[in-house]
Amino acid sequence: MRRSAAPSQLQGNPFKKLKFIPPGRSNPSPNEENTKMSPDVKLFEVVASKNTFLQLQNNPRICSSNLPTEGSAREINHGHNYSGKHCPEASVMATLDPPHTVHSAPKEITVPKGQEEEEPDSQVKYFSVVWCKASKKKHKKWEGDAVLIVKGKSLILKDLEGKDIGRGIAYKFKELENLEEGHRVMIGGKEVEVMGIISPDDFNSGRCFQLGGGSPAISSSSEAAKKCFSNPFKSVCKPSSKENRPNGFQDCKPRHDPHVPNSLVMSRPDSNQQWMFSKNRFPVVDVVIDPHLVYHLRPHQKEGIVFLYECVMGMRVNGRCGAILADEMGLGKTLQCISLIWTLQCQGPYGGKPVIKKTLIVTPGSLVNNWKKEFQKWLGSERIKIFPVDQDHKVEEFTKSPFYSVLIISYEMLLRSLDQIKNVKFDLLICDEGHRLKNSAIKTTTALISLSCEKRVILTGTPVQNDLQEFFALIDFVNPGILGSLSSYRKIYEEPIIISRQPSASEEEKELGEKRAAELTCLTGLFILRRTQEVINKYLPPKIENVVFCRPGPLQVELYRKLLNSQAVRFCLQGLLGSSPHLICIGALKKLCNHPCLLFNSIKEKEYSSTWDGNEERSLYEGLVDVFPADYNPLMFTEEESGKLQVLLKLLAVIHELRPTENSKAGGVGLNLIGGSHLILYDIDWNPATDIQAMSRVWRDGQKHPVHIYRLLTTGTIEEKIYQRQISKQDLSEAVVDLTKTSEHIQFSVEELKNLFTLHESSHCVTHDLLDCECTRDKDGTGGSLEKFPNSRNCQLGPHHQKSNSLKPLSMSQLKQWKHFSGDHLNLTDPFLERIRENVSFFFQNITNQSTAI
Ligand SMILES: Nc1ncnc2c1ncn2[C@@H]1O[C@H](COP(=O)(O)OP(=O)(O)OP(=O)(O)O)[C@@H](O)[C@H]1O
Ligand SMILES: [Mg+2]
Repeated sequence: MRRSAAPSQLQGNPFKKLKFIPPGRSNPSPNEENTKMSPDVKLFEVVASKNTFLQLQNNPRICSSNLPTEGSAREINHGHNYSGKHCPEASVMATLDPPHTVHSAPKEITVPKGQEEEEPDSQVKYFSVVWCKASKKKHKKWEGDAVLIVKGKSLILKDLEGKDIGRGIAYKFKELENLEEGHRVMIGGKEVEVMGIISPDDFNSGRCFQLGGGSPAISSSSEAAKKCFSNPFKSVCKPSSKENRPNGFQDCKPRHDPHVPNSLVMSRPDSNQQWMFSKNRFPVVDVVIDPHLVYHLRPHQKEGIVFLYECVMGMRVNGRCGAILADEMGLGKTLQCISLIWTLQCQGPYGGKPVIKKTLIVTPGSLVNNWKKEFQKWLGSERIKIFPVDQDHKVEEFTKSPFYSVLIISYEMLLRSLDQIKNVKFDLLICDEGHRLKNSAIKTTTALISLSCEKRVILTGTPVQNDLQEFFALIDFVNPGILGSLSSYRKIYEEPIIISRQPSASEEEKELGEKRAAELTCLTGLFILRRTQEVINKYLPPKIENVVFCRPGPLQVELYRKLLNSQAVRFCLQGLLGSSPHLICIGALKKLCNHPCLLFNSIKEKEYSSTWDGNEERSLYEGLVDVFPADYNPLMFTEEESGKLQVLLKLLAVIHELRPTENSKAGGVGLNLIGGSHLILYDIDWNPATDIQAMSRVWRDGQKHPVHIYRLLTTGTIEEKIYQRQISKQDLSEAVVDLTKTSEHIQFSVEELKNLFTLHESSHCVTHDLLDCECTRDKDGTGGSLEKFPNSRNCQLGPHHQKSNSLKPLSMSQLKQWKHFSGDHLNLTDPFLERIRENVSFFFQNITNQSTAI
């Protein structure tokens, strides 16, 4: 009896394809017949005739071809005249190679304890092995596959999930040095038999594990699938020539002519895919995107449609039909999906038969209507019958009617109507803003999985690789099991990658982590596509970004000073308080910057609250109420009390006056607010991604007007510090842009807190002071301040028409390139800035796409 491998473990695994033959077996098996054959060529033929070889040969591990150490791996793996690390015939041959696996009695290595032996500076070796509990039985009952690591005189045994299951030291170095196939060794109460050598490359990349734990069976012949995703559009098949078409083709013509110029024709399935997916052997028909849509598509969208098509048709990863389209915000993921749905619903490569009947689109509630509008915008209301679920349109109506083919529903409503939805067979599932599925345990994810729809597409504008566990959940959702179990994923990828990124990581750990990360990217890159804003910039109108430093009002300054002098802040700087008092202090300062009335409300709330338990908050607010006028009414607040509010009101007035038809609104994830062209960012967030989210609501495809963006900051206050933190972190690294990161996730040193809790009353702009800009230096270069120069000086360090390359947060060095000037500058050409200058101490301005014709 031996453990039989789970089917997932067998897939695409050259090691697992080795026929497992228990050593020392007495009864001859059919395999043994094979093993007796000689020469090797015959073995080869036997296997090939069973089609195994062909199948395997066509299943090279796509990414391995990109790895630099391929050559060396070949040598290590196949010392027996075979070449090709993943060369399947080599694997098969090795399996059937009689001397080692069947006929030769395995050599037993005795393990001497404590024997002193000179250990040379040996390299590490890796073996694929089988193991069982140590016993004297002649016929072993092998319990599992494992990986054996031999380092000098010590051994480590890892199961295929990457877990240590045995360790041993002080072996005879000589014996270990000569370890080879068929040898046995004892380790921690386990008996182990060597099945083959694993190359360092296969170990470092983690392939030796995940091959056993559910590696993707890579599509057999799709060229696109043989490399990491680069440009799927390049792989678009040329329409087949008329001569090549099979007989009877006349009966199933392509829906649109593939031969007309600019036609967008999908890849044809290869013979393997036809064999797998077309049971009835229909002739292959070109799938051609509706020219009506192609006319509007941007080049990146054409590529995206080809990518999605190949993924959901199982052409990129054999037998897997999932995809993640992670294009940056505003790149038209909706249109790409609509094109896919419309195509698959009317066409298919096998005899032209449509691939799908019903599609389920799950989206945040606020976007249900957006999807409806986009369908109408691109396909009109006649071509496709969509059913958006809202108050007046219940799911029941959809389930009872054969009329509709697309159900658009919010995540919340999906959970409520799951039982009804389960009664419908959906052929395609699209999850918009799908990063919310990053937790596999949440109800939404389990509900969607329960629908058992194979073709799954996640749409998201946020990068998906930031958190390795969330990444796993998303990958496992679209292509279940492709990375093995969560526990094996953690051992094989997450742990080594995280360890390698720690400052204390050794060179070895770094290398291992990098290799594992590269392998992971490679495996998943086949079905993840992300393009950045750059691809769309040229179609967008000018964007005028302004950072506006607003002078605080006198009441704000007085309250600010008082807050900084509070016991809470002082204790905070001495690190004397528990919990997170700095967060309370930061919150209070932020409120004050927005408007003193907000702080007043908080003070009063605490005062009247029966649970006056927050000591820190009490000490922070002590005496503050006395600074407000005795009759202060927070409902009757005035704009004079807040520098930013004054600027906001003036801005709204001038926008209304000069551009009465451009209405500014609030925005959220996935929304298109191209009706608005002025965006005012009033409240600063620690996370630059929040600003970018808002910005990309208005500056996106379809926008007809120049877009004006105003980031309002109160001069010299914590708002400037938060802004600086946003941009200075960018210089250090491409900091994680993740909407879930808030100030609670940020660690502050005492030095940083000191800086945060300082008010710079005399500066026009602390951010500018930090830039070490020429205009703050005197002629001798000995340093000076802006005040030494006439206020009208227009300082410009670099070209101000910077091309912003992507939706990445601004960096300090980029800001330095922006045009900047003090509020007292005389010749402000911008009519909007002109109107607010009185309350502004400093401006930064940058114009993108100034020359775009709109
Ligand atoms: N080819 C195109 N021509 C003109 N407008 C387009 C084109 N493609 C998309 N758009 C428009 O661009 C806007 C943004 O598209 P969409 O909402 O699909 O972006 P998205 O990629 O889903 O972004 P987000 O991540 O923010 O949801 C929409 O108003 C859409 O109609
Ligand atoms: Mg969207």
